Amino acid sequence: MAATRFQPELRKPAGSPRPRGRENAKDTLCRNVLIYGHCRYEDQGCAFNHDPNKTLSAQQDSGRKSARGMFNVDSPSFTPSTLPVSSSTGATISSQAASAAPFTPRGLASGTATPAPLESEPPAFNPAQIREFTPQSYDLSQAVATNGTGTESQVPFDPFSMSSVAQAMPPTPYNPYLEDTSSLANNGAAYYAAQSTYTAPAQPLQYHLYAPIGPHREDLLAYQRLTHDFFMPEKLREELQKKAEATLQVMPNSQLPTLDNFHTLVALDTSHQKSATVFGFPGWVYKATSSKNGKMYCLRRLEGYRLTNENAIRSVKDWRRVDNGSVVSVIDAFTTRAFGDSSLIFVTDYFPLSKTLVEHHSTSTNRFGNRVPAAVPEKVLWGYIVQIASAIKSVHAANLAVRCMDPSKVILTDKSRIRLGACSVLDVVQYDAQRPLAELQQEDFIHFGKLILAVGTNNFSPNIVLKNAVDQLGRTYTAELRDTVAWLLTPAQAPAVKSIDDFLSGISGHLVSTFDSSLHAIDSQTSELSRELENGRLLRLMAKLGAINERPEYEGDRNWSENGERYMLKLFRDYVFHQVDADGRPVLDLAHILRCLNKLDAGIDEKVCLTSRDEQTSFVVTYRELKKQVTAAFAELQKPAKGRY
Ligand SMILES: Nc1ncnc2c1ncn2[C@@H]1O[C@H](COP(=O)(O)OP(=O)(O)OP(=O)(O)O)[C@@H](O)[C@H]1O
Repeated sequence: MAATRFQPELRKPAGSPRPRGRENAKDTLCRNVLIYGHCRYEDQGCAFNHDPNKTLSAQQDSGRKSARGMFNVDSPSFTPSTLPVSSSTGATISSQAASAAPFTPRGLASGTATPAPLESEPPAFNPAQIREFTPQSYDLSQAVATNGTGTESQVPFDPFSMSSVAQAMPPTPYNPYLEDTSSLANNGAAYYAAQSTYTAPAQPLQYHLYAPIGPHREDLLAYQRLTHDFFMPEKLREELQKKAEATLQVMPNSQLPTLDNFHTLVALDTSHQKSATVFGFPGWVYKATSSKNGKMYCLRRLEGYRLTNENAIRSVKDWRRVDNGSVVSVIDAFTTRAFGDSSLIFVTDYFPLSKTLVEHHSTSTNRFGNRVPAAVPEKVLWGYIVQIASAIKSVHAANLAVRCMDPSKVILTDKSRIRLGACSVLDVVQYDAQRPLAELQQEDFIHFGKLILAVGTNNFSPNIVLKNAVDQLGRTYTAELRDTVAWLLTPAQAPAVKSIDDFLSGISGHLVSTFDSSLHAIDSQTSELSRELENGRLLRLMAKLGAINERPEYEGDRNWSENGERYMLKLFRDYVFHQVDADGRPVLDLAHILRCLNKLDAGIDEKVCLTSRDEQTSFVVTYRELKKQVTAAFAELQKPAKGRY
C-alpha cells in the first residue's frame, strides 16, 4: 500500500506540538523529516524546520535562556533529532502514518532521554553482544525483600533445578507392595518438615500403577478392547507355558538311567534312527535334571565313544570362556557307562522346545504329505547370518573354532533366534588329529557358507553341489546375499586369511537392521513385563481376598459375622466378582474387576456402596477403609491359632 505523506499545507497535524504561528513553525522539526528523513515539500513552502541540528540547538538555547525553562503545556515536546519518541509525539502522528514506509532509525535508541550526538556512527547490529536469555532462579524471598513488603517467608521455587526435589525425596524408593507404610510416613515427616523447597509428591500413587509403557496398539475404543489387552498376548503366554511344560516334562516308565549328577532324563530326539554322520558316533540328546542344583540341562550323548586321551575331555573347559547369545553354553563333559556302553556326555544349557534348523525349515508338506521346499525370507536369512557371525567372532576371540555348523546342530530357540548347539564336541572327538587352530578357523567360514546355502536353498543333503546351490540362491535372493555366501565358500588364497571382522564390516548394514529388530523386540517385551508386574500385584490381592472370604471356621466369631467388619469384605467380594444384572444373570466385566482391585490396592478415598444380596444391609465405605480391613483380616489369619502350636 502506498504511503500517504503528511502534507502540512493541506492538513494541520493533530495534537501537540501545536505551533503557535509561523515563527514557532520554524523551530518545529518537520514531521516528514521526522518520519521519512526528508520532506518533499521543503522547497515548496513547508513552513517547518528541516534541519534537525537547528531544532536541537534552538531547544537547548531556549532551555538555557528561559527562567521558565520548565516545561508547560505549551512547550514543544522534546523531539529527538532523528527519531519519533514513543510517548506524546507518537500520539500526534496521523493514523495514515501507520502505513508509512518503514522507518529506519538513525543513531538513536527509542525512548532514550539523551539524544545521541548526531556525528556518532549508528550502532551496528551485533547479535554477539546481545546477552542470551538465561532463566534465573527466581528467589521470591529476595523479591519480597526488595519490594520492602511483608516479612513472610516465601518458598523459593526453582523450576529448572531438580536438586531440591531430589533432596526432598525419601532416601529409599517407595515400594507399593509394602503394606506397612510407616517408613514412608517417617520419611514423610522429615520431608514435610523441610517444606522450604518445592517437593515432588512422595505419597503412594492414588490409583493403580498400570503405566502405559509402549509400544502401543492402535488406538482402540473401550468396547473394542479385549480381555487380552489387560494381559500378556495369548500367543506369548501359550509359548511360555508350553516351554514351562516341556521343561518340567517327565517320561513315565522311562528306561533311561540315572547318571552321577543327573536324573530324570527325557529323550529329545524326534527320531529313533541312529545317525553318526556329523560326529562319527551315533548321538542322542536328553533333557536332564541336575542333582546338584535341580536345574535342567541338555545332555548330548555320543554312543560307543572310548576316551583314549584325558586331555581331550579337558579341552571342553576352554569353551567356558565363550559367552555369546548365539552359542549354546557348554558346561561340562564326562564319560559314563550308565547306558550300558561307553558314552561321552556333553552338558550344555537347555532350551525347551527348540528345534534344529533342519527340523524347522524342512517341515512344510503339501496336502499329499510331500515335503515342499519353502523359501526362507531374506530378512530371516540375514538375521541368521548376523547371529552366526557374532557367534564365530566370540569363538575365534577365545582361540577356538566352531568346527561344527551342521544345520542339524544349530538350534532355533525362539522366533528367528538361533544358537550353535554342538560346540566343543569335535574338539574332543577329533582331539588326536591336532589340527592347527588357524586352519580350523578358516574352515569355519566354509561351514558358515554351507549352512546358509543349505537353509537358503532348503537342501540339507550332505552331498549338495555348491556351485549349483549358489546359482539357485542367486535366483531366489539378492545378489548381495549370493555374493556373501560365495565369499564365505571361497577359501582365501594363502598367505591371505579371512577374518570375521572383515566379514562383519562387509555386512554392517544388516548388522544395524538386525540390531534394530532386537531393540524392537526388547521394547515389546519390556512393555509386556511391566503389565505382568501389575497383574502379579493383583494376584497377591486376590489371594488375600480368597483367603479371607468364606471361612466356615470363623462362623461363631463376632468379627466375621454378618455385622462384623469382615462382612464388608464379603460384600466387597460380591461387588467385585458377583455382579448381576436386573434379571439376576451374572455380569462378567473384567475391567470392573481390575479397576476395583486396583483401587483397593491403592486404598484410595473413593467411596463404594456395598449392598448385601438380600438388599437389607448397605455400607458406604472408602477403599482406604476396605484396604485396612483386608490387611487386618489377613494379619489375623497369619497369626498362629491359640493353643494349637
Ligand atoms: N541345548 C538344547 N536344548 C534343548 N533341546 C536341544 C538342545 N540341543 C538339541 N536339542 C534338541 O534335541 C533334538 C535332537 O538334536 P540332535 O542334535 O540329535 O538333532 P537330530 O536332528 O536328531 O540330529 P542327528 O540326526 O544328527 O541325530 C532336536 O530336536 C534339538 O532341537
